[in-house]
Amino acid sequence: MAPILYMTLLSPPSRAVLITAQALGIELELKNVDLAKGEHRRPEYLQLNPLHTVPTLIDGETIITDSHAINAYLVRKYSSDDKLYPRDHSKRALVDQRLHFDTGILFNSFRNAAAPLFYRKSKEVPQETANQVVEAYRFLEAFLEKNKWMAGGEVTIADFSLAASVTSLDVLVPVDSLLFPKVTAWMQRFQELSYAKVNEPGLNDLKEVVKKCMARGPSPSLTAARVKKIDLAASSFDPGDRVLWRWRPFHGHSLGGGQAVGDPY
Ligand SMILES: N[C@@H](CCC(=O)N[C@@H](CS)C(=O)NCC(=O)O)C(=O)O
Repeated sequence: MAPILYMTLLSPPSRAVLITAQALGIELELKNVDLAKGEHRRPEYLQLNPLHTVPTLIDGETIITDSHAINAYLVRKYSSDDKLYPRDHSKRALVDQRLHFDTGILFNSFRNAAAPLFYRKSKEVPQETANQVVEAYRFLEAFLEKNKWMAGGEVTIADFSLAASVTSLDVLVPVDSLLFPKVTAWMQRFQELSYAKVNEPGLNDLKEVVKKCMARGPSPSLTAARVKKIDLAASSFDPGDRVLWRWRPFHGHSLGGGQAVGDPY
């Protein structure tokens, strides 16, 4: 039976897993999780993943709730060689370092940059957040100083996670090719990999969503009426008001309906 992947196409970590599966030629059963409907907070999903994040992989008895861990597992279990996640201790340490960088800094900066547009009616990424993103690009440029790929001379799962994050971040804070020529060339190299095409539908959806957010009329993040609704003492902030857009349904399985909840990030 094919491993099951709970995911949504707009999500960079979900797309990183799709890239890995595609690179390995593994078939996955995809189940769409509609974050805007709160499907990730439904009891049946929380049983699988108490962190209420996508992606989640189920492979028989094994449940994995982080894209980086999923990718490492898929290579170890399903690949005939270790190229994408080397067994060599030093090489693996470098790949792991990049994966942790994605979790702690790069993908995190995507969350920070996307949240004001998606959930706070902002038309743009706040300058301070954009600066943090540019700082993250600077680190990536340094990673590529001596290497063609993010963790050495060969493509690894580190490239998949970082590329899923950077191509998404690029929609919000474009990568300046003059400031970051190595990152630009690496993105180009990544996009030329045949299996990387699986990143594109979700990325195109993201571009559409961001375009709509940036095009909307000025709207203060907290109107007077809105402020009145926040009862700080009771912490009764209604997150439903923050849902500004809907994740587009994926042509796959879905967990079904659910109540809208707020910022999925
Ligand atoms: N470190 C996690 C991050 C996953 C993550 O934060 N996914 C977002 C979507 S891109 C999510 O599920 N957000 C919903 C939530 O946090 O409630 C991974 O790599 O899988």
